[in-house]
Amino acid sequence: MSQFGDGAARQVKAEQDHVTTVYDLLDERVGEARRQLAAVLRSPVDSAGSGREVYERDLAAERWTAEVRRLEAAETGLVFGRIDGAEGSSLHIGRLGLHTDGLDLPLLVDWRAEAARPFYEATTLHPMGLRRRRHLRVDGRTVRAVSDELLDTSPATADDVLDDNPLAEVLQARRTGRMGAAVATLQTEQHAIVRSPHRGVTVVQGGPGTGKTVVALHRAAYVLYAFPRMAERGVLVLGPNARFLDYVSQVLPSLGENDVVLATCEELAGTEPQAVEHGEVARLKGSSVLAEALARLVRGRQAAAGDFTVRLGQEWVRLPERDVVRARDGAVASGLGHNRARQIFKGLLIDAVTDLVERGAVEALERIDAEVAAATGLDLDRAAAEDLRNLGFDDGPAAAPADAFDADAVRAGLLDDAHVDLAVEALWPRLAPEDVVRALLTDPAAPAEHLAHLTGEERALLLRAPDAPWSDADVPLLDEAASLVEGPPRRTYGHVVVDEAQELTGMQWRMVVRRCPARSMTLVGDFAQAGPASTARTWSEALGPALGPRFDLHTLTVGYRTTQEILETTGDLLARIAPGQTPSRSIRHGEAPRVLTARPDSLTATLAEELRTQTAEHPGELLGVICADARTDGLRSAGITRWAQLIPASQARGLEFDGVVVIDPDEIVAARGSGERDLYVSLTRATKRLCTITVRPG
Ligand SMILES: Nc1ncnc2c1ncn2[C@@H]1O[C@H](COP(=O)(O)OP(=O)(O)OP(=O)(O)O)[C@@H](O)[C@H]1O
Repeated sequence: MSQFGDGAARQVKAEQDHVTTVYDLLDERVGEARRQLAAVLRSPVDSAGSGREVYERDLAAERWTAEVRRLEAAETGLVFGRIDGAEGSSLHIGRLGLHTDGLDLPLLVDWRAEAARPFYEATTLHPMGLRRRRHLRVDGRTVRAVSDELLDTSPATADDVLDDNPLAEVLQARRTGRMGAAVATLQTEQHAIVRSPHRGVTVVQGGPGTGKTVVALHRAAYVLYAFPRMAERGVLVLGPNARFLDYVSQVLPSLGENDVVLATCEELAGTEPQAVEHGEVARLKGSSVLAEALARLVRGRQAAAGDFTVRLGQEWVRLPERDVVRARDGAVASGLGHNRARQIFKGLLIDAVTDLVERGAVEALERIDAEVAAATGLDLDRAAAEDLRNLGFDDGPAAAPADAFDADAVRAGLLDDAHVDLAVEALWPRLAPEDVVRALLTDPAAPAEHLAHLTGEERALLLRAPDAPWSDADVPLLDEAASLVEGPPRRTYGHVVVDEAQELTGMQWRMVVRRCPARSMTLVGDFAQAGPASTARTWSEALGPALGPRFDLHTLTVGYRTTQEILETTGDLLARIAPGQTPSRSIRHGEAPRVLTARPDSLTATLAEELRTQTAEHPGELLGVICADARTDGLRSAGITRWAQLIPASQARGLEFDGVVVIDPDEIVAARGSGERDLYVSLTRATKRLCTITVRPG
């Protein structure tokens, strides 16, 4: 409660008046956008109208639809803050900017605008000209409360409501299973990254719950607002799996950004894997040395040897290897994907054949002329010209016979000739990405040739049966092969955000870079949470091969999810899996984590009892049970999902719950190469309560 009780009520009332005015303006803008949309949709496009007219109308309709969606998305939490300058000015901060012609100052300032910066960055040490920062708690369109922070040294007045910290309130709220926007409470260290002017690669690291995902998503929204050229080319958010993407899917739309593409690496490649690769195989397939092997393999299919022989009419024409090599080098120099470069190769070969034939024709005619002249003393060319003159053609079609050779016709004929294509195929076969990957991984000779620096054992691990289904670790190989064969991906982005970036393998980084030619990226992650396929332990190691050595590194240090009590119990584990990493400190406190023990045959009953108790004591809270992947089916059939979400440890990254029960830590540790890190992830998902059930025989 404020020390000025009535003052608080007065302030709430005053804010309500402003908020109502802002919503009225929003309604007006939505109404106007809807009217524009309806008018565009109604506008007659002449049936004889040009395609361009239709195109422009569709474009306008798309624009107005997006505007309606943007404005409507701002409905919830439209106004959340206000800043008051020491000189008496005041600005309200919200999800978007709203201006009226009649007023000099905006009614509402977009949180991303420069004018909103002090709302996030001003401190008592650096008040940035502010006297006061105010947070508004608004339910629907009703202002419930306000709370102020005084930033300069002026004394509090009856108009200042010095109340609870708004962040504490947000954090205490129950989890919903979906991440929400944190735009009203972005903290200074987070905000600085979100608003960074850096357009290259920004890396954000930090322990579990330090707000890396929050930063990544708000950064995407900021880029769309502040860097229009990047925004035009699109923003991509990459996440580790569909469950995670679903968890964060509401954040950007709630910030009015609907055009961001959310995807996993598999979705990006357009290949759905049918199997999951484990251990050493996953690690080997993730290494970017496989990219070189694939490139060498494709290169080996590009006229590696031999001459070129084609049948032309009744004759065989043979191009010597020297000409083939020249055509190959020309095609390779085009820098196109293998299949398109094949067209260049074919064209150059055909040019060479045409030249050869033309030279042959000229030589043959000259030889005949010479022979006839020698035998008869007659100059055939001159005789032909005389004949023509006698017929009344002065200088008409008296072309020399060599000029009669129609090179274009010969070239066109060769291009269409199936035999020619077959001969080209033998030297430079068309390839499908799948064939390239299969060629590398199914023929024992291929790894030996292209991955000579691997040990025999490693090469043996890579071998697969020709009809084996594609695995998750094969997807980046297929994508790499597609880029070699078909050229770079058609869809690229102006900015890419990668969450759980520690998970990406060298091959996956290459996929990402291919889709972001400008190399403008925000990457967030934590190596202490790395899964089994990532081998790097530093950002330079992880990013160096695909992105080079330059990136902007930030570290978040304050935990907003996990309580300090939980973080302390994971301290030893963290020291083992990430020696040297400074544990983050949490602003949350709660009950000490509990450990229960169960026998294998009593585990389900113990877990059910725990969940029943938690549900009764904390109704409406979101509970998660995290277990080794292999145990998920058993617990699901035991009906655990009645009380809690059941999460395989391999998919727990990034998620959060009010209460978490971790089943059999030893089993989680033993399940995968990254077992201890999986356990660390599992233990750091709760905002309030953590219970661990260890399983002991007998
Ligand atoms: N500034 C903030 N305001 C409100 N909530 C916040 C803020 N920063 C973080 N949070 C909340 O803290 C929790 C953890 O944030 P987030 O998931 O972004 O952390 P993370 O660093 O990505 O965690 P992990 O490493 O486990 O994936 C979320 O509930 C998030 O909404």
